[in-house]
Amino acid sequence: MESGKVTRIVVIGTGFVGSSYAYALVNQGLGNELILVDINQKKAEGDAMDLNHAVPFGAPMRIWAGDYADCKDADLVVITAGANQRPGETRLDLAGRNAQIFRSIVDQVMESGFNGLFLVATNPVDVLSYATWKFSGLPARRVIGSGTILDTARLRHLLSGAYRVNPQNVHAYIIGEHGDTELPVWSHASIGVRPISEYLKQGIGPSREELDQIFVKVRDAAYHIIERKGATYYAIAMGLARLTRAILNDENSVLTVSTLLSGEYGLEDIYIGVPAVVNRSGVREVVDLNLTEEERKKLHHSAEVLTRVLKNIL
Ligand SMILES: NC(=O)C1=CN([C@@H]2O[C@H](COP(=O)(O)OP(=O)(O)OC[C@H]3O[C@@H](n4cnc5c(N)ncnc54)[C@H](O)[C@@H]3O)[C@@H](O)[C@H]2O)C=CC1
Ligand SMILES: CC(=O)C(=O)O
Repeated sequence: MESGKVTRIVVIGTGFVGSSYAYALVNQGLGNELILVDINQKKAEGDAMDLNHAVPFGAPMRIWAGDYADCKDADLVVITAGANQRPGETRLDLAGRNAQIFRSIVDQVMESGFNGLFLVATNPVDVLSYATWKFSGLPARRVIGSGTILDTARLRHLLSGAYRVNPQNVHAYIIGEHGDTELPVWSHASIGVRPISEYLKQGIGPSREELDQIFVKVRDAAYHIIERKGATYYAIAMGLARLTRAILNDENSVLTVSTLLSGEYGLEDIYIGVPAVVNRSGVREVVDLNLTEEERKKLHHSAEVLTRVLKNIL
């Protein structure tokens, strides 16, 4: 058998999100070694067995339930471990509990000799991406949070319905905290090649008020899903797989990830969701948009809220 380059992905936390992401990887043939780690070893073993039985239907992949030593040769360690929100809880309510879990996880990953990229999805994702960067000592470009990729997908889905256009042709972004203070960047939103501001001027498609209602649905989507089925996982799993593809294929794709700002948007020393170019080295650069005054104020408010939480937990 010919031996090619092995790409190893370790998923830490095989709950709803981690196992859905692992399934997305198998389905999309991303990576050729997939290792599942969970404090609940039996769950990781069960998932590995189940996923291995899916491999004959897809691309070859080696999958096993492993431990932190397996991170040594990993290209990507994806953290989806920790508490999720109970109905009525905000993502920020999880900060203290999940930061403690992250201290032990990131320490153990680094002790293995890991030298790849971290991808973080656990909430509050901006806070925990920052914590992972601090705990690991890795360059910030190699610690990426899923940021507002999911919120951006939710916005594209709803705008796709409102304008009756394929979501692939909806270019609109949510930035800021992945949470209650996030904001839509209407000033840079377009449907196909036409800015939304032109549609508004011409009275085509949703009114300003209807766009505001669409944003509220995006912002509150997780609450509505959690109230109905206890957790959200399929969409974030696809989002994480999308990010994985951008990294492994060295795509230089623009995605709204949580990354360290060092002066962009007038902000520093904060992980927050912004459009950034993602490739094999991680975050190549932040796209520093020229926001309106109102958008900038909202982004700064979001950053202030995150900074307050960070000060409490680190
Ligand atoms: N960034 C995003 O857009 C999204 C983030 N999330 C977040 O993802 C996280 C996971 O959510 P779910 O999968 O629904 O939760 P879950 O409870 O189903 O899974 C969490 C898993 O983490 C494991 N775990 C806990 N402590 C651990 C440790 N110290 N080491 C290893 N494994 C450990 C648990 O055994 C469990 O299997 C939550 O924080 C949730 O809020 C969920 C959806 C979207
Ligand atoms: C749970 C969560 O963060 C989400 O679905 O957006």
